[in-house]
Amino acid sequence: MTDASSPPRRSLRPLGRLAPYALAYKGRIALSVLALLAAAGATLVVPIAIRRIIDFGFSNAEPWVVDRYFLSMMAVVAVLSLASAARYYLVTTLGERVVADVRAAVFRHLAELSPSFYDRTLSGEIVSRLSADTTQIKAAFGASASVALRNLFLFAGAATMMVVTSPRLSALVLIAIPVIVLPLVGFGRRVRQRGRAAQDKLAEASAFASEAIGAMRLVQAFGAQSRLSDSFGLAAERSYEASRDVVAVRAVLTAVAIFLIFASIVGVLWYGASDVMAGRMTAGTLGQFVLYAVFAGGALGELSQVSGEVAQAAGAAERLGELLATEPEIRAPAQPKALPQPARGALAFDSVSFSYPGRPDMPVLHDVSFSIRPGETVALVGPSGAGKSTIVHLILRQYDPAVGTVSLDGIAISEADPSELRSRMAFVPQEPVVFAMSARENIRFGRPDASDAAVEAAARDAAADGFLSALPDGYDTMIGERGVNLSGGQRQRIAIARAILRDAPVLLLDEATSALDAESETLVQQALERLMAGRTTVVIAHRLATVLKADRIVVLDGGRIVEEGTHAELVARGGLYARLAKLQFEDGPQSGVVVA
Ligand SMILES: Nc1ncnc2c1ncn2[C@@H]1O[C@H](COP(=O)(O)OP(=O)(O)OP(=O)(O)O)[C@@H](O)[C@H]1O
Repeated sequence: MTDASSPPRRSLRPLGRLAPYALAYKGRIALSVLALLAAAGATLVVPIAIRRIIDFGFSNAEPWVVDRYFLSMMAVVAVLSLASAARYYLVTTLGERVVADVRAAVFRHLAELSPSFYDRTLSGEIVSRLSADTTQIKAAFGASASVALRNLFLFAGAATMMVVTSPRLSALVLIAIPVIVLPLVGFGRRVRQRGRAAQDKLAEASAFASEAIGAMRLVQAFGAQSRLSDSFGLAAERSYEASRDVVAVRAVLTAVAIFLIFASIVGVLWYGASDVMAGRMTAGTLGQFVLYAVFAGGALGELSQVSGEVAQAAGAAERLGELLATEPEIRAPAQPKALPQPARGALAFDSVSFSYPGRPDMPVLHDVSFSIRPGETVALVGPSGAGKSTIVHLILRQYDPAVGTVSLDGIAISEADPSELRSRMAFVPQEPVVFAMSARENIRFGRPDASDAAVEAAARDAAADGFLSALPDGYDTMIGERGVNLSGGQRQRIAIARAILRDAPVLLLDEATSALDAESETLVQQALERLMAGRTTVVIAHRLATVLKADRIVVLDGGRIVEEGTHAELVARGGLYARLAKLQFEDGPQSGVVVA
């Protein structure tokens, strides 16, 4: 996302970016235009009928003539009402349709963006873009477009009819038009700029709120509610001020437009009245002309108001356009190399150096080389910040290293299709993520096409079957934020079941640091052992049991590999690992728990 302080562009072009979404519904657009034409046509007939009633109706002795005029007016009004309803329905639903499509497209795009994008963007801000900005666009594509088109047609029709009715009076009006239009253009530009500023402030406030809501337990634990509420109040206030500025400019715009338009009409009426008195024009014709002038003026007035809304939507579309234009940094190559079949699970790092895109000046890995044989279990050990998690990120190709290659089964992962690569990996994070879905769906996340029986078998292997079956609706119980809260150990077993179900040849495991009670610990440990069996496993190890069972331990310090070997070899060497082991694992092999 670009810097919020970048100068807002002064155009409606960002809305053009969304045109393809609307053009997907050409049939509906055509119907809307038909309804619009019918409604505008019916409106434009009314003044003619009124002139006829004034000029002939009242002077005619036959009452049936008057009846006929009024009856035909009734018919016109009926057409007007039906066509207006059709226009409203068609255009508004078009707006809703377009926005639903835009939201889906933006989310689809967001899901493809690389982790580095999420490193530098607040999630709440993205959510605001997805909801508030798209709502603004809905207004522009729906209601505003409907009003704008109706008034555009009405204006064109009424202006034409003005000329037909009285070219002389129309010439007079023509002089007034630049006086009306020029100030409106200037105001429109200001509304557009402030509209974007208001959306930015709103996104800031939303970002703040979503972060705070996500961490409310912590906030309350620190007794920081009122401090946080004050900060949010301030963010909301800034958002209000920005919106108020927009509305103020639009209010002035409305006043200026209405005054200019109707003052011109009154002036023309004045002039026309003298024509009627001098007998140069009938009263009916003046009446008809004035009605057309009121229609044209009213239409212009509404157009100026709508132009404000459209300008605001352009600001919103601009931000969404930026999101859509953000390219994922990790992409599949044009011609991806196929990974060998069947998968073996051989991993290798070859002289890999890396720094995170957000902090390019701080190298995190230096010239790291190691290889892991198929089926081997390698434990990564090292002090905090040594680069253990970074190695896992690079294996998953969440980032690309600046120098060196990471390869799977002999193919550089940057040359493979990332989705094929990741289908060969299962990842169990340190803090297991549980989605607000049923327990069954949570496990099936690992392999969407798995049968219910396979999900339950995975849960049994992960020692999760017991507590899941005991939930009110068993596997169909909602868990996570919207349902039953699970304990840390239960969440871990869900994450393990997910990985078991995925059945991938490479397992990436970030061991939980939080100590579980002895029973949970044993269950989780046994589940992990079943999961690791027969797979290439890279584990960020925090437990003695894990390092003891690992085929090899790779010790990292400051982004370099400093030692490699088994627990016994490394303890005998008396280096960094021996020191770490003494500190971290000193509870002795029998405890099997603890650390970090
Ligand atoms: N997304 C990121 N953007 C920028 N820097 C990062 C990012 N993630 C990690 N780092 C930095 O990279 C270094 C290595 O971090 P890493 O998470 O790999 O360490 P670790 O060995 O896993 O540590 P721990 O055991 O504490 O989890 C740290 O200095 C950290 O500040």
